[in-house]
Order: sequence, then C-alpha cells, then structure tokens
Amino acid sequence: MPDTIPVLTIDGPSGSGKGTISRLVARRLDWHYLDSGALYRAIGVAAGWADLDLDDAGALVRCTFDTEIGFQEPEDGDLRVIVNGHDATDELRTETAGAAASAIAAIPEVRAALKDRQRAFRRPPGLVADGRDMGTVIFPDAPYKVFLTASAEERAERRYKQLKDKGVSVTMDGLLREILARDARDASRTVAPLRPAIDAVHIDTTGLGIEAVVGRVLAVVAP
Ligand SMILES: Nc1ncnc2c1ncn2[C@@H]1O[C@H](COP(=O)(O)OP(=O)(O)OP(=O)(O)O)[C@@H](O)[C@H]1O
Ligand SMILES: Nc1ccn([C@H]2C[C@H](O)[C@@H](COP(=O)(O)O)O2)c(=O)n1
Repeated sequence: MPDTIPVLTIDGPSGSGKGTISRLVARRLDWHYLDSGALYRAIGVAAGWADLDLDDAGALVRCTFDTEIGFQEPEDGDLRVIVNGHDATDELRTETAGAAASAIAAIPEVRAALKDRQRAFRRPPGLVADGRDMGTVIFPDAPYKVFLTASAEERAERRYKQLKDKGVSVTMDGLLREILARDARDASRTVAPLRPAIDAVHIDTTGLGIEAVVGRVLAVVAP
C-alpha cells in the first residue's frame, strides 16, 4: 500500500545548504526532520573510537549494526546527535568526520543496514529528509523532491565562514580541494551515488540568501 505521509527530499552536494534549509523548512511546515548524513558521520565517528580501519568493510558493517544513534532537538537549539550514549554533535561536524562518512557511505552493506532506520523517520504529519539519495533510493515515492546546488567556490566560502566563526583554522584552497574530492567520491560510487532524482526540482543557490532558498523550497510543497 502506498505511504500517504508526505516527504520532502532535499539532496545535494556538501555545502549546498541542505542541512540549514531542511531544518528551517521542517520548522515552518512543522514536519519531522532527517539528517541522513549524520547517520553516516556517526558510523564514521564510532569507527574512529573503535580504531577501525576504513578499508575493513566487514568491521564497518558490524559497527553500523552495533552503533546506537539518537537525535535530540531542543526547542531553541541545534539538533544534537547522541552516539552510543555520548553527545557527538561537535565531533560529527568536523571535516575529518565528513571524509570518513563519505568513505564508509560507499560500502553497499552499510547503506543497506541504514535503510530502515532512515525510513522510520517517516511519521505524521510529514518529513523533510536531507542527504544524497533521499529522492532516488530512500524515499523514491516522495511527492516533493528538491536538488540543491551551488558553485564549488561558493560552497567552500560558506564552509570557510562557518569554520572561521567556530574558531577553526582552515584555508580556502584546502576546503575547495576537500569539497571537490568529496563531490567526486559521493557522485562516483556504484551504490546510490549523489545525483538528482528525475522528478526533482533543481535550485541553484549560488548568490541566493538562505531566506530566498527557503521560500523557493516551500513553493515546491505549496506552489
Ligand atoms: N543560501 C545560502 N547562502 C549563504 N550561506 C548559506 C546558504 N545556505 C547555507 N549556507 C551556509 O553554508 C554553510 C553550510 O551549509 P549546510 O551545512 O547547511 O550545508 P550542507 O549541504 O548540509 O553540507 P554538508 O552536506 O557538508 O553537511 C552553513 O554555514 C550555512 O549557514
Ligand atoms: N544520504 C546520504 C547522506 C550522506 N552520505 C555520505 C556522503 C557524505 O559525504 C557524508 C556526510 O554527509 P553530510 O553530513 O555532509 O550531508 O555522508 C551519503 O552517502 N548519503
């Protein structure tokens, strides 16, 4: 039987604004929110804690089954991610965790093991799901699909500003290289590569402010 709970999928490359926009749109719609990248990041961080080799697919698949991941959303604060009972939110947001997540996400059995956990987020009155394969693999029947992009330079600038505000020392060149490497790995893997669903609305956010993007995404749900 088709699932009648509405889902808005927001996919796109790193730094395109998926997380920021998805959270704001979910709040405006009063829908649930799934940050699917946080699940892959959590496995990456748990694998690091257990000192696992990122080339050991078997160990990473076992780690995926064994890792407990919880989300807490305080009324006025950012989403907190709890990994095996520890608040790992800040560790999850590092570039190291992002790169580990991207490597682990290329393992088909890890992706398969996370499918049902992601689909369980589909609860009334609706869900905004952000990631790389939300519209293509996890919620292919979603009635609303968006693919966000922005130039690699603008995405690197956004990340630079974000990290600088947090007091993290990085260079624009280094960030641009990391973004291009992550784009290439996420788009070239054989299972669920980063790509738009054929029925996704494309929004290029280069030069667009956050509120303008939120408005365009909301217009996809309620034209
Ligand atoms: N349209 C926009 N204009 C300017 N800055 C933006 C815009 N959208 C997002 N940002 C900023 O860019 C940074 C990265 O955004 P965000 O983390 O939402 O991207 P993302 O696509 O979820 O990245 P990742 O996939 O790596 O988690 C944040 O600091 C955010 O505030
Ligand atoms: N649906 C998803 C979500 C994330 N990933 C992988 C690929 C990303 O580089 C990495 C981190 O995601 P982010 O937090 O930056 O959105 O996790 C994926 O393959 N599929």
